[in-house]
Amino acid sequence: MTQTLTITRPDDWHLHLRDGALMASVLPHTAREFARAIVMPNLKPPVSTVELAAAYRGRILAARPTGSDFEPLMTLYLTDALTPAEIVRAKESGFVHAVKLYPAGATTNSEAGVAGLDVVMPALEKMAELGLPFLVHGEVADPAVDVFDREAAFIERVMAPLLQRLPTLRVVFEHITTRQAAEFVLGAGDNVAATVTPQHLLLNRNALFQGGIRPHHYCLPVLKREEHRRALVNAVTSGSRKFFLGTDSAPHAQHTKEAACGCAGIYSAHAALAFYAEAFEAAGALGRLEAFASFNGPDFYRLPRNRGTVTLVKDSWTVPAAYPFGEHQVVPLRAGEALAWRLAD
Ligand SMILES: NC(=O)N[C@@H](CC(=O)O)C(=O)O
Ligand SMILES: [Zn+2]
Ligand SMILES: [Zn+2]
Repeated sequence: MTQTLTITRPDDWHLHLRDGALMASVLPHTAREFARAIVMPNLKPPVSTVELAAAYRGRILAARPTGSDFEPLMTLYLTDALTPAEIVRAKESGFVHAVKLYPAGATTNSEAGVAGLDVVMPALEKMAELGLPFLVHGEVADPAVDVFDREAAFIERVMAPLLQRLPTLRVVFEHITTRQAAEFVLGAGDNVAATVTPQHLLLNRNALFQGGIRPHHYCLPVLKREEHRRALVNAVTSGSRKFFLGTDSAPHAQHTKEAACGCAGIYSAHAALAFYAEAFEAAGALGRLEAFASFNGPDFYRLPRNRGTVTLVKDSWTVPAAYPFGEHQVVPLRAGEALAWRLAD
C-alpha cells in the first residue's frame, strides 16, 4: 500500500514571486500547493507603498493559472520614508498583511532597506498599535561580523532591544537558521513567531561544499552547522504554534547563480511540501506537519484557516535539472535527484 498524507490546504508564509515573465514561470508551482502566500516586496524598485502593493497584487492575480484561486498576501518593504499614515492605509487596505525589514546590505535587493530602526520608529509604533505584523530578515549587515554569526548578532543588537521598546509589536523572525533564533522565539511572547525554510531543515553548511562549491545551496541567511539544523527540526516538530511554513523560495536565473559572484536564493516552490514532508518524516513527526503548514501561520496572522485538503503520496520521482524562468532557467533544489514524496494530482 502506498503511504499517503492528507492535510488541510497549506499556505506559504514567505515567498519571492519576482515579477513579469519570471513570475509567470514560477507562480504555477506555488499555486498548485498553496492556497495563499505572503509575497515578499524586494522587487526593483521595492514595493514600498500600498499603491505599489495594489499594482503588484493585480499583476499576480492576472498571472494565475486558469481556475486557480491562489491568494497573494501583500507586504510593504520598509524604507526610511514609510510613514505612520501609510501604515494606517496598509491596515485598511485589507490586502497588505505585513511590513518587511531588510537591513540595508543584508540580502538580495536590500539596498533600499534601512540602516537602523530609529528613523522608522513612528511607523513601527503604529504597527504595534494596529497589530500589523513586522517581518524581519534577521541578520546584521555589519561586515565585521562573521557571516555565520550574523543572525545571532541580530538578536542581541536589534531584535531584543526592539521588543523591549515595543513589547506588543507582532514580529515574524523570517527564515530562522540557528539554535539561538529558535530559542529566542520559543522564549518570547505570543507576539513573536518564525518561519522555517525546507533547506534549513534538510541541509547543513557542508552542503555548500559537497565535492565542490555548490551555488544552488547558497541562500541568506547562509546554511549553518548541523547543531543548528537539528535545533530547527526540534523547534518545528515540538508542537509549538510559533513556527510555520515559509519556503523563502527565491528563484534566480541559472547564470546569475553559477557565476563568479553568485546570487543568494534557493528555488524550492516546485516541491515545497515534499521537502517539508521529508524533514518531518525523518524526525518521526509527520503528524505535526499539518499544524506547521496549515494552522500556525493563519492563526498568527489572524486569518481563517483554509478549507479543503491536499494529499501527499510517498511515491519517488526525479526533480528536473531545470525549469523555465522567463527567457532563462532556474535550477531547483534537488535538481536531477529523487524525492520520496509528491503531491497527488
Ligand atoms: N533568501 C535569499 O537568499 N534570497 C532572497 C532574499 C531573502 O529572503 O533574504 C531573494 O530575494 O533572492
Ligand atoms: Zn531574507
Ligand atoms: Zn526571502
